[in-house]
Amino acid sequence: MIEVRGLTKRYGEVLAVDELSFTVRAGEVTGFLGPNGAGKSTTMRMILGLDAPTSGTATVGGLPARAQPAPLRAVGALLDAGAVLPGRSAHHHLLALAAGNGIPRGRVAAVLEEVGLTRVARRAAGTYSLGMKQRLGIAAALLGDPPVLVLDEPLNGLDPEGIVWIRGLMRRMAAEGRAVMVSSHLMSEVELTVDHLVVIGRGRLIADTGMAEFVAAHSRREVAVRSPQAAGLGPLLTAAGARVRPSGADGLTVTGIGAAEIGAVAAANGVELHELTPRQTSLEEAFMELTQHSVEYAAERGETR
Ligand SMILES: Nc1ncnc2c1ncn2[C@@H]1O[C@H](COP(=O)(O)OP(=O)(O)OP(=O)(O)O)[C@@H](O)[C@H]1O
Repeated sequence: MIEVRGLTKRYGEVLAVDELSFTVRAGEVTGFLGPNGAGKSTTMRMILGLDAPTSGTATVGGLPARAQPAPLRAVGALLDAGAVLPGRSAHHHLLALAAGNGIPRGRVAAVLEEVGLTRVARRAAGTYSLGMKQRLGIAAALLGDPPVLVLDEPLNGLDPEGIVWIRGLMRRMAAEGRAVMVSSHLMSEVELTVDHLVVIGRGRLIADTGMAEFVAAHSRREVAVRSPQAAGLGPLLTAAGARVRPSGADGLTVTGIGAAEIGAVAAANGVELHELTPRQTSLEEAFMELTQHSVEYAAERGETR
């Protein structure tokens, strides 16, 4: 379990992380979301003990990362998948990590197998594709068989197969009872994978919620309607209990009643329809609405520099 309490980081004028408090629970994948520059990496680095907080605390299993007697056994991390000596093979990279952390050599073969790199384990890591480097980074994170995993943007730059693989791995790790924290700046990357969401903007907590609750609160059903008589149809739908927004010259966006009901109202009034499309608003839109203010702030801040 990761516990973050009142965590704050200031870099000179920039308040990168501002009084953040949240918990990453065992047995769950927690998505850590925020627009670029929101403070995700800084928060993760403090959780991992790579940066010191200005104030507040971050603990893993009850202890700050720097106080862990065996850090790699307490928490596995993927920060920058490119950070491997290019001349060193995956096998030797992992062996060196294991030796430096008192981890049995046998774990090396086990994690290479887990991430599917066994066949190329003797090749220099500099020749690996981004997806293979990402797998090697994950292998290093898993080496100490830690109960907590912290993954910073693990899907960045991966092809669809790599994305599916990492999503499956995160689910598997949570099912084994581990606490998994994964950052992203895209809701669509994590919405199918995470159990819990922590959203930040400008270093501050914006939302801390179960994924199911977030979906229930933010996914709206709406129907796109097009008709040459849109102007006349609007009030008829409103009278039937719908909320109606105009959309272009001959379009309406309708919520509150379904496509069948809209069709019935149109037919009963002799209104010709050219389109009647039910659709679900995306969670990406909800996420963007939620973080809009912090993005605008970031843009303004950039302009005045
Ligand atoms: N070492 C540093 N020195 C000064 N400012 C920093 C440093 N590290 C981060 N910052 C600033 O802190 C803020 C948060 O950055 P951070 O990298 O944590 O955000 P992020 O959410 O991870 O963004 P991204 O999605 O772009 O990686 C930004 O304004 C950034 O410029």
